[in-house]
Amino acid sequence: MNRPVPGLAPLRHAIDGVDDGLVLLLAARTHLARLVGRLKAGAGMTGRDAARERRIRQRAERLAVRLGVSPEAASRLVALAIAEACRAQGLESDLDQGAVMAAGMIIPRMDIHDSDSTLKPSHAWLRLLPPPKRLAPVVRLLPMPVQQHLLERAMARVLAGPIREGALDFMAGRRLGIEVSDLGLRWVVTLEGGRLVVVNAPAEATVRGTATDLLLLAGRLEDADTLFFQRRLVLAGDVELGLTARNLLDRLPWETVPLGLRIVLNRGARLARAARAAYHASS
Ligand SMILES: C=C(O[C@@H]1C=C(C(=O)O)C=C[C@H]1O)C(=O)O
Repeated sequence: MNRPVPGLAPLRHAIDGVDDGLVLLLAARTHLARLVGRLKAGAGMTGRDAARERRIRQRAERLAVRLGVSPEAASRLVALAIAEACRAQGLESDLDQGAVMAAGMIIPRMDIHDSDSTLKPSHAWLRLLPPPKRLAPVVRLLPMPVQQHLLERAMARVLAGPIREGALDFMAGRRLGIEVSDLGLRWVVTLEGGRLVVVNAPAEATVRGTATDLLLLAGRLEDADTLFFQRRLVLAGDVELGLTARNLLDRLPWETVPLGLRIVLNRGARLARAARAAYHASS
């Protein structure tokens, strides 16, 4: 038998009270959402409002940072509340992967990619493509200066518009790490003289993801919000810098990327996604 720990019972009682409060607040929020649902239906508005939902999650994240709790936890918490609000309004709520994961029903990675129709029998040959982690030793053979040059050129192309508009000014003198987990590659970038350059210094914050997920992001087949939410992209280090970078990724003006490059990225990302699905299906 455990001996009673002095002070434990009243603290646990207080936690029970907070939990009751959470459920009460959920009920109040759901009630308000139902009222909003009626107003929207009366005005002929249908469906979910992704932009509003994103703003709600970002607000919760900012508040969490100020309060010293995990912004991810806060984001998941409001995503759950939103999913419940949508269910109460008779809107689709099962698309909300983040909320479903937060509820503990982790969706196997395959389901996410299976819904993609790119994996047809005619694509069975894709199985023969090696997964990125098998390519890692080959990619690492590229000397660092060559890797740096390629990355700097790619960033200059993709981000030319946002850099011109000053959207990356927050990166001046800040060091952001980019880590391709399955390739074992890692770079630290900063903004210097209006250009993103790779530097040899420790990162203040790092964005980490697999080669395929980063390509899906760059090719616009997945949005940053979804990838972060499903923890396929992960932030580490300085939270404010990381969140600013994440919000930028979310709002990248894709239309400023040259059309040819957009097509290449899009095709490459589709191929990588189909190859991953084929690889998973065969293993
Ligand atoms: C309640 C609304 O409907 C949905 C639910 C939301 C919520 O729970 O906060 C936000 C946006 C909509 O997808 C709304 O439009 O405000």
